[in-house]
Amino acid sequence: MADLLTREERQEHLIPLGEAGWGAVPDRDAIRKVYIFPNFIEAWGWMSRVAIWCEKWNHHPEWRNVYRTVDVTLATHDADGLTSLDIKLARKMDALASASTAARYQSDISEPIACLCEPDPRR
Ligand SMILES: C[C@H](O)[C@H](O)[C@H]1CNC2=NC(N)=NC(=O)C2=N1
Repeated sequence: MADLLTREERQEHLIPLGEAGWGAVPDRDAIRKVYIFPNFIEAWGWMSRVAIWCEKWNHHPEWRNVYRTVDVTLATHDADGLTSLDIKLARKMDALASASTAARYQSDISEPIACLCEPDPRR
């Protein structure tokens, strides 16, 4: 099972994802991004391409599709938090979105990702 990201790994990997539109999920050790595609078929096509990688890596998102938006949350359920698998999948999602469509993202949906980079007092 993958280990939770260390503080150093969070500083190194989460900050760049924050600059790409990922944010923190309130009260969870998880990241979130809301993609906006030109239309439903582009959104669905992107989800299909992502799904192939999810199966290959045995790591799956929590996502909701409404028309041309896909609201994505990533965390590793077995570890109850963020691991390297979530970083890898987030990067793949962004690569597939930028490569295939004029995807945009909503920027006002989450807390700043930096709040996931400090040790969690609850742990
Ligand atoms: C048995 C367990 O469900 C599998 O190993 C995989 C499936 N996909 C998964 N996806 C995510 N996000 N977290 C997991 O812990 C996870 N586990």
